[in-house]
Amino acid sequence: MDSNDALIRYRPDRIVASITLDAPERRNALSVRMIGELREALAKAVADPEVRVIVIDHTGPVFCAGADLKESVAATRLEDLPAAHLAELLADLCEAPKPVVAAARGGAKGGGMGLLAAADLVIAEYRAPMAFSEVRLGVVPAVIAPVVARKLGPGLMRRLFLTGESFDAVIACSWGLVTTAVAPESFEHQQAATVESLVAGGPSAQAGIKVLTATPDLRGELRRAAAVTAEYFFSEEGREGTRSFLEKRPPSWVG
Ligand SMILES: CC(C)(COP(=O)([O-])OP(=O)([O-])OC[C@H]1O[C@@H](n2cnc3c(N)ncnc32)[C@H](O)[C@@H]1OP(=O)([O-])[O-])[C@@H](O)C(=O)NCCC(=O)NCCSC(=O)C[C@@](C)(O)CC(=O)[O-]
Repeated sequence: MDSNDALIRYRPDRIVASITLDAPERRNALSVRMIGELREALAKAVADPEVRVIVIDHTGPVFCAGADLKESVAATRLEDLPAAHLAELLADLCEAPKPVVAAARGGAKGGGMGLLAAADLVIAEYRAPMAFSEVRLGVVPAVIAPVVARKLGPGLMRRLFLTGESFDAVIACSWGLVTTAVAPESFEHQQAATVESLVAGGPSAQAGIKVLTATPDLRGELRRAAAVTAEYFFSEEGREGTRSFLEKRPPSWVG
């Protein structure tokens, strides 16, 4: 991490630690290595007694394009699948005893939506496009489902998961998935105001509130979900859907 080829940049600046997704050419797709670096940075921020708020932001036009599909299509074992590592990262984020803010100037898809859902607060540029696009790849969003369920009701979740339809941050805000949708010129101001409002609260109370509002056995649920997702990535349908994206062609579904 923080070496020249790092995929994540970690910048502790007294009370705020910024964790930046920094693989813009891959649209910040979550590879196993990138997820490892994210978990390492998060652990540092949690362990640093000065840090009160953790901000996850990004370089490039997209916040996060979800699981790395090149790695996903090549994987033959659960432990090589980015989604399995994402399960641990989402649990880490939800269990972190400090407030986590996601700052998305660009859009998110699939596992990237899981990162937004696992954050406590989300600031997004109002036009940022979002989608639970897994179904269009012939796979299921099992890993992100438990964290999305903390923000969306079952009917809406089922619709968005079944269709993979796109929506913008303003709509996501009306659903409670995004906390604040802002114009690009107001983004920095909004981010600073959000951090300020969090710092005004007591740190022990905030840690307590995160426990109070936690999903019981979330990590166990996420691990079981990773095994479900793996079945779909390893299936013919999942392989075809994933390959079709990488080969820039429509999928050819059978059955
Ligand atoms: C994000 C936009 C709209 C940007 O759209 P754009 O800005 O037009 O960029 P692009 O599509 O030209 O992509 C730029 C480069 O990034 C690559 N790229 C891009 N995304 C990925 C990816 N995920 N994995 C690997 N590579 C990726 C893409 O292949 C391309 O590589 P190049 O052709 O230059 O060599 C577009 O790239 C896109 O639609 N990407 C796919 C998004 C997607 O479907 N994500 C879902 C992944 S599956 C998942 O997350 C499963 C999970 C974890 O949720 C399961 C679970 O919950 O259980």
